[in-house]
Amino acid sequence: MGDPAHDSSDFLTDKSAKIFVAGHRGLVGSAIVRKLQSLGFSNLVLRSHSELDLTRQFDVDSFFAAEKPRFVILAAAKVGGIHANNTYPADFIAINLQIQTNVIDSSFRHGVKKFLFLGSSCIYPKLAPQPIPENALLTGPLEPTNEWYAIAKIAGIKMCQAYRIQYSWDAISGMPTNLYGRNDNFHPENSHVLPALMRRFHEAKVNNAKQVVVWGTGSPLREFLHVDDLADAVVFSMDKYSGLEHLNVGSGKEVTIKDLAELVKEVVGFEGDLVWDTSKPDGTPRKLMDNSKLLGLGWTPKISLKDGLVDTYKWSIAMSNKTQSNRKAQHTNYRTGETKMIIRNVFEPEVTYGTLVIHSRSLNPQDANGYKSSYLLLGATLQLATYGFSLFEGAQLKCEGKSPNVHPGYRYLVVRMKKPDLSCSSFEF
Ligand SMILES: NC(=O)C1=CN([C@@H]2O[C@H](COP(=O)(O)OP(=O)(O)OC[C@H]3O[C@@H](n4cnc5c(N)ncnc54)[C@H](OP(=O)(O)O)[C@@H]3O)[C@@H](O)[C@H]2O)C=CC1
Ligand SMILES: C[C@H]1O[C@H](OP(=O)(O)OP(=O)(O)OC[C@H]2O[C@@H](n3cnc4c(=O)[nH]c(N)nc43)[C@H](O)[C@@H]2O)[C@@H](O)[C@@H](O)C1=O
Repeated sequence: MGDPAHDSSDFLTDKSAKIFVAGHRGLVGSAIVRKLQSLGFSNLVLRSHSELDLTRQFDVDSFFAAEKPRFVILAAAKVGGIHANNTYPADFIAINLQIQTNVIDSSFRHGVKKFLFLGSSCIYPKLAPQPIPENALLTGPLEPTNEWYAIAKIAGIKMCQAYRIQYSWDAISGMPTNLYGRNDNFHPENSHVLPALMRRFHEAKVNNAKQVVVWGTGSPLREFLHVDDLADAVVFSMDKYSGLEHLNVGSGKEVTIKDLAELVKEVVGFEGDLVWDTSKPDGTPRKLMDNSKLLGLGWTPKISLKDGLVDTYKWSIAMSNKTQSNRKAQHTNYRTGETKMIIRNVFEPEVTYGTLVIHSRSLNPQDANGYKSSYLLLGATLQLATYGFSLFEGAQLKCEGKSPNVHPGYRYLVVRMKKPDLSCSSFEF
């Protein structure tokens, strides 16, 4: 297990090796799963947040004892843009420290052969030299809007290094630049700049609005990488890299937020004006990463920002259309007593937590409490998962008795959901 690290693992040779991709429903995790599946990997272990809460040490350790994966890629984390980082510092430091500590330690103790941790470019000092080399870590003060998240990510890198030094365990870390693509978070306030702007421009276009508000001054520079390129780099690193130092993963190209906003406006087809809300923070002035170490190993990014944005916008529109057709289907089914679904539209408003009411014939009051009910409701929960819902952390499904306002014989339960759409107050099947 040398350093500097041209060691090759057998990652790509055995396509039946068991791989746990943590966070497989997120932007990054879903892209990694797509990449692994396209390469023929057939033994992926996947657990949604509601199936396995990675902040719970006992549950995480029991999962590893039972599954014993050979490889682990950690793409589960509390993630958000500048506003979310600035507003929920406790969540960003505590949840990330908990998830990564549990997953790293259990992976090591249950014999995982190789482990990959994902950090972020925000680990570097606010005024780091540009492009930022890996060895700029811990050489200066962090950007205040995301220092809590950055401290957790730095701890993750250091934990991987410590386990490598003490136990010769093959844990590596990748530091991606700002990412975007399919399955991104389109929340109006808590998301990153790209999905936020794509949504805002789209809504403005649909509503014939004259202006769109963009945060900050427009002068900060950011480097963007399409998430499919990131997934490619993750698989490449699992195969080709085994070293103590983390690896920067970036496109090598930067753009001002002003030029980015103009590009998103063009891709979406909004024809009005931009208005800058300078009461919102700019964050780090510039964070272009030096990606020469990874490029030197033989990896290259392939997707241009324009192509990536066009694909992401097409995907989000397809998701919206799917929502519309499901809404029609839902009405027909409702009258026949079959399935009724309301699913989230990526461009509709969301709330962080909300209540979802599920009506069903198959609810059994005897098995009303706890997660047992979620197995009874397997069909429903799977469908919910498909459309991006997840159970509120620690939520107990409760059978509430006879459904008051739907069909005779139906029962309903009230579930607190994470990220439901505001319009999603009812789900029937
Ligand atoms: N997006 C970006 O621009 C960048 C991301 N990264 C890193 O990439 C990684 C993935 O980020 P990204 O895909 O964008 O984030 P997302 O928010 O899209 O996905 C995060 C995933 O983690 C899961 N998760 C969160 N909390 C828990 C928990 N307690 N237990 C189990 N699962 C949980 C989420 O599940 P659920 O949705 O059900 O809560 C979701 O599947 C992170 O480490 C992030 O730091 C690095 C640089 C930039
Ligand atoms: C990946 C990285 O992501 C976060 O850092 P960030 O790079 O600052 O990410 P951001 O995408 O939120 O903002 C980029 C820039 O864009 C501007 N901006 C304009 N208008 C909107 C807007 O509408 N939403 C957002 N979010 N930003 C906007 C915004 O003011 C800023 O100048 C970290 O907290 C941390 O999580 C991290 O590691």
